[in-house]
Amino acid sequence: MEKITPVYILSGFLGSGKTTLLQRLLALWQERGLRPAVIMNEIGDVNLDGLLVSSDVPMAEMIGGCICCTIRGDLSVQMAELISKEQPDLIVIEATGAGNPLEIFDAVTEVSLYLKLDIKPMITVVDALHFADLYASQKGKTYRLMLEQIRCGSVLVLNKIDLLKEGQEQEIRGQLQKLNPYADIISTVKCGVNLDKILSGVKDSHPQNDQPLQAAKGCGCNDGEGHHHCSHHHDHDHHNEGEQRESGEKDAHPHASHEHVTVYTHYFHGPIDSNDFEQFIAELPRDIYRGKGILQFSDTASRFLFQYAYREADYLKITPQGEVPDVAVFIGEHFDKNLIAKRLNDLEQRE
Ligand SMILES: Nc1nc2c(ncn2[C@@H]2O[C@H](COP(=O)(O)OP(=O)(O)OP(=O)(O)O)[C@@H](O)[C@H]2O)c(=O)[nH]1
Repeated sequence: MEKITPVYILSGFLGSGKTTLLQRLLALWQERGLRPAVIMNEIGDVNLDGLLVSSDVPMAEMIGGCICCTIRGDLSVQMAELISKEQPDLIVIEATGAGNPLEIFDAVTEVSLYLKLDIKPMITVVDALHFADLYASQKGKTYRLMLEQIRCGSVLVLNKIDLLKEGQEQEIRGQLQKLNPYADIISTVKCGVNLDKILSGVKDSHPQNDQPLQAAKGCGCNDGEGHHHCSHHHDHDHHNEGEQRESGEKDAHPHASHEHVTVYTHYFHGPIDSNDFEQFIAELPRDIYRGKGILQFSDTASRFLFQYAYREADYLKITPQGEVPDVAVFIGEHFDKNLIAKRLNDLEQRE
């Protein structure tokens, strides 16, 4: 009988800790003798998170768009290829932080019409500090997207609690529980938790595992079975009315596009000074949520993977396999790309 492949979907806002969780889950599955495979979706033009995944894990990279809208049509091709070539025991999809979770469910359920998949309920990683700030203001597209991700999660990994003030964690847990009373909430630092706690929260979505899922109508919400408790609220100015699915199929339910999300990719011509770069990062406009890149500094010997997520920067020495350019990607809402380009060009010229 054709094998049924379990599919785990990791959702969560930009920089919340999805790749950190992915690395831990992969290590656990491998330790248990399983062969996981990964589909990594990046809204930017380069996949730097892929460098953090061990080279013995089969991986399909879907870059330059989101599987919930612009490159949705490629998902079935990538999944079919992974399954036939690699025969993994399970697949994990790391969604882009800008992805609308309902649409991601919908995209994956659509694939399950062609392939035998057991789609597990969603794991949503929540950046504790970012959530606390957005919850206080309760407005903006980012807040609404984060709410959707929270409502669609069967397990909420409340990550980065090390950045909270005393007492704040309990308050946030209460807010999350109100927003999604069905989910298990697990507080973590760097997603460091007994992973079985997370996986046991991802209860089986389908009692009859030998049946492929039927694609949900309209959105990926599967409320009929009581498993995916996403809200049906849709942010209509976030939708591009009349937009066509990549598969070419005209859809009564228009799909989300991320036109409010701006991505800027900068390729460096040479090394830059590390202090100047840190200064540049410290002065990044607030509407940039996420930055990552590979850099060669003029005052250090090795190359660094830099990560910037919600006002926190991180640098990790790295020796990438194969040819990887010096590059930085910035993701945010309507920020001035020219300004970022100019500042980075100025840094390069100083060298
Ligand atoms: N302080 C703190 N930093 C964390 C924690 N977890 C992850 N980080 C850092 O946050 C940054 C982003 O983490 P990732 O795991 O790459 O986040 P992501 O959700 O995969 O990011 P995107 O794929 O770009 O959306 C990295 O620099 C991590 O080291 C945490 O619990 N506390």
